Amino acid sequence: MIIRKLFKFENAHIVRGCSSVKCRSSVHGHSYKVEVLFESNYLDNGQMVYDFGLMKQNIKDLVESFDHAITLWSGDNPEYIADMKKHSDRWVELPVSPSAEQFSRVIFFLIDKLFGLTKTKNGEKKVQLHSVIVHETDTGYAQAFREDVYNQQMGIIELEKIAFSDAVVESFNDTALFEKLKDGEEFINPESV
Ligand SMILES: Nc1nc2c(c(=O)[nH]1)N=C([C@H](O)[C@H](O)COP(=O)(O)OP(=O)(O)OP(=O)(O)O)CN2
Repeated sequence: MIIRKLFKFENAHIVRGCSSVKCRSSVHGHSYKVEVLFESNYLDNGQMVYDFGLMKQNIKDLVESFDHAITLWSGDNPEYIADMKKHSDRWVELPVSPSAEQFSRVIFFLIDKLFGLTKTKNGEKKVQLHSVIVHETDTGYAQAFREDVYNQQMGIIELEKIAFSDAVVESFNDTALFEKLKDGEEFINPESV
């Protein structure tokens, strides 16, 4: 069975090298919708694959790190990157360009790392992240599956190569969230949410 939780964020970007002129040459924004899909053949003590309420903590914070932020590609022009960081408190820097495709890969990667370190407490069994869908507009979306995320041909994603601005980190409920993720610390689910 597959379950799905929807998140939303507003984000600005520029996508170098794409065919769409407006997209590659002007900073612009989208109201993103992100679908996070989990799967399991088992149900927990509440007869759920995974309680939606549990997704409204660290998973939500990671997805919403992009909210009201500009997303920068570390391969972009260094002057552009420096200027954007100077004029925007909230930014995220990625090792890949912020296309819908790469957003879906990066968000899958972050949630997958977190989930791999999470100890569940309510009888959840064999729950796996199935895919992440990123809707950039009402008409266009990208869906990343596990094989896309760990596919080096699409660009290597590593936690050490992702950077969140101080303002983003300060907006996490647990301001140490990303550091803990990088250190491989265990996350224990609360008994109640
Ligand atoms: N495969 C992808 N194609 C495009 C992406 C992308 O991330 N992946 N991104 C863009 C631009 O960011 C652009 O702003 C969105 O393009 P488009 O879908 O053409 O947007 P419109 O609102 O103009 O689309 P309508 O179909 O007219 O609603 C471009 N391509």
